[in-house]
Amino acid sequence: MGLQGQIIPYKNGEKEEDDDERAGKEISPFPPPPLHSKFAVVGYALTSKKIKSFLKPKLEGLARNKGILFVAIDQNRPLSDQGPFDIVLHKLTGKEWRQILEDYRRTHPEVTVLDPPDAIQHLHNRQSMLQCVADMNLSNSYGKVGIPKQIVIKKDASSIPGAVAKAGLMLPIVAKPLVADGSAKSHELSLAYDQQSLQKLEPPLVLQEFVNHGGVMFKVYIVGETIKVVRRFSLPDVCKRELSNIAGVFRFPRVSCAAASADNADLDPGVAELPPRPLLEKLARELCRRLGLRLFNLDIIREHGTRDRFYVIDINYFPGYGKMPEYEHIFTDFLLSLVQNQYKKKST
Ligand SMILES: O=P(O)(O)O[C@H]1[C@H](O)[C@@H](OP(=O)(O)O)[C@H](OP(=O)(O)O)[C@@H](OP(=O)(O)O)[C@H]1O
Ligand SMILES: Nc1ncnc2c1ncn2[C@@H]1O[C@H](COP(=O)(O)OP(=O)(O)O)[C@@H](O)[C@H]1O
Ligand SMILES: [Mg+2]
Ligand SMILES: [Mg+2]
Repeated sequence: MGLQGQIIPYKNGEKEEDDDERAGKEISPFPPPPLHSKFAVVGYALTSKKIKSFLKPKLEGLARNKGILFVAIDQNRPLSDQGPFDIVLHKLTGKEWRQILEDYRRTHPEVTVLDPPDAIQHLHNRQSMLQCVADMNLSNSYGKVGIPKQIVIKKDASSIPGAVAKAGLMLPIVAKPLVADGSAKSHELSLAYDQQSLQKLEPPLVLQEFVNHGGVMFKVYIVGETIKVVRRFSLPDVCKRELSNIAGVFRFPRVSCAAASADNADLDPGVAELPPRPLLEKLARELCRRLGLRLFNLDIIREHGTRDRFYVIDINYFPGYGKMPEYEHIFTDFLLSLVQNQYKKKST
């Protein structure tokens, strides 16, 4: 079983006594375990971009203080020859890596894989990504959460105007690549102001009704059971006069990235007010369960003119946590909770 059997869970950096110590300070006849055996080991397989933005010295230092070590996985060696790990944290694409991880999960059921590849795959398609939210049909005293009306166009751009008319999609329409795999191409979005122009688009696509939301969106970061909300600038509203005067399809840039923070902007309170926390907590909890994921964020907009009508427009796996306030504490506490749950399972 390797280190897992010897892991002594740390609570906020303090070593908890194990049974032997509790039983009256018996001195073990064996030499003290090597340092690393007192640590939980997190093997990580991330791109260099993600390592740079996420695995910063402050995170590693805080993790070490809490008894957690990050160890890079060598993608050129068999995963089973490495470790042993308590947790495998990853964000790599490709069928080969998914297969390696699925095989590893079968032979190492005691290791927590963050997150299962097939669950992540669910978010790589902009139709299946939002289906869970649509199925949930979340509505309570705090508000209602849905998804904008949308259709999928797999091929044949010439069929788009007819399909849009048949589905009753209202203009303007946001056109998004069906595949959302983190590639630059998957972020190439367009806004269409008339139906005929839609024929210029390149399927496969999701065509989603544009919802006016006051030019501000909410990025809801989820790390296990913890959520953190930030405001980002977004596309501006489209008024009816504008819609009647403009025709065509226009590509737009990544308007809501980290540089577009709206947290300190002087905004209309009706637009800037964060969605009710109890609503977000219920949404996040339900999505964790339905998607089988613990590390993702939600892009949420409030329909302009309403107080509590919200739409989820995007879900990202393992997003830019490095830009989430207090992410080092939140993330290391989350990893610690996983290790302590593993320890409790082994002790029962
Ligand atoms: O798809 P959208 O909604 O744009 O969400 C993106 C993706 O999650 C990006 O990850 P990826 O490029 O892997 O898809 C992430 O970049 P990083 O993970 O590099 O930070 C962005 O972080 P922010 O730039 O903080 O928004 C986040 O906004
Ligand atoms: N249905 C929509 N209504 C209004 N604005 C939208 C809609 N869909 C996307 N947007 C705008 O486009 C931006 C990017 O869309 P998103 O679906 O999050 O794609 P990406 O995965 O590239 O971030 C959003 O942050 C928002 O500003
Ligand atoms: Mg987004
Ligand atoms: Mg996205």
